[in-house]
Amino acid sequence: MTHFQNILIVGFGNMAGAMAEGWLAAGVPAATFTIYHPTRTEAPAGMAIINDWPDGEPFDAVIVGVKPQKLGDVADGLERVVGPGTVVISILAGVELASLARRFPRARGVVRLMPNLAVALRKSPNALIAQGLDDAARQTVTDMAAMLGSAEWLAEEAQFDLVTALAGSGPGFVYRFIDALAAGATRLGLEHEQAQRLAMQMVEGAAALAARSPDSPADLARRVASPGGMTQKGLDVLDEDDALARLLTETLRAARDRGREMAAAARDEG
Ligand SMILES: NC(=O)C1=CN([C@@H]2O[C@H](COP(=O)(O)OP(=O)(O)OC[C@H]3O[C@@H](n4cnc5c(N)ncnc54)[C@H](O)[C@@H]3O)[C@@H](O)[C@H]2O)C=CC1
Ligand SMILES: O=C(O)[C@@H]1CCC=N1
Repeated sequence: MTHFQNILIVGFGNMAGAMAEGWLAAGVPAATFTIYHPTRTEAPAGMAIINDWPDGEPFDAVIVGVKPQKLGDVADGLERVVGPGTVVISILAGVELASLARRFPRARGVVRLMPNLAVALRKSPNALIAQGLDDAARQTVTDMAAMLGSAEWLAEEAQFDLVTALAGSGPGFVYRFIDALAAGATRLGLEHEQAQRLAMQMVEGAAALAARSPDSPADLARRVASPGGMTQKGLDVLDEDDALARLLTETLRAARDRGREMAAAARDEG
């Protein structure tokens, strides 16, 4: 698998830090990465850190990992180091390719990559969409995304906010589900920490099993539910009036629509 040789990370926070962790685990050398931060002076072992924008265009890729609302703070400085040999990879929710291309007009191409925090374990689905990317750069981007889990190119950018809600925000929703299971069990009489432990291990095992199984989640659920047994009674509650499916549709809709609002704000900004 190929990777870019000289990567600048602007916004080395939770998400970009987790990506770097995944790439290091995949064998990308730490010396590949330079972090830009206006004041920070410490970087993980082997990585460089800079507090000023360098002269020239020394990077073949830039990961933009600041909060979407902070893009304006770094865009002008960053634009000076993004030349025709630099691929811009943004992980920002709700900032469209057109906004990125306008900010970085000389780039080799602009990419939106939507990961989740499981990149650290190299188990994140990574949605991708790009503009102006040549085949070689596209292959390198695909390889680098695949190192963090999977590379999932989207047919249309219009799908990006929904995919972000599902695959990027998704872990947050799953964590709520785990908490709700534990809280329910606590209300019904289990000791809280034990309930959390059981809920956590159950979800970990169930997800691993589903990921490995050729059967659909619906089939797996049927296999858990013995006829006339306990599981079916519980599933009946989730399924009544499509309660869980409707709740999750609304959850995804709310997250997706926030992405659309953020995209509109980023469009207006610059
Ligand atoms: N947290 C998550 O699960 C996911 C986050 N994202 C995206 O990742 C981006 C970052 O999110 P988090 O990592 O959660 O936030 P964070 O707050 O942990 O990271 C942002 C980083 O940017 C740094 N920063 C702030 N101003 C800067 C400047 N002027 N120059 C350089 N660095 C600067 C901060 O010190 C911080 O380390 C967001 O745009 C978000 O949409 C995408 C997918 C999932
Ligand atoms: O909450 C957010 O906006 C970002 C996008 C996906 C996960 N975190």
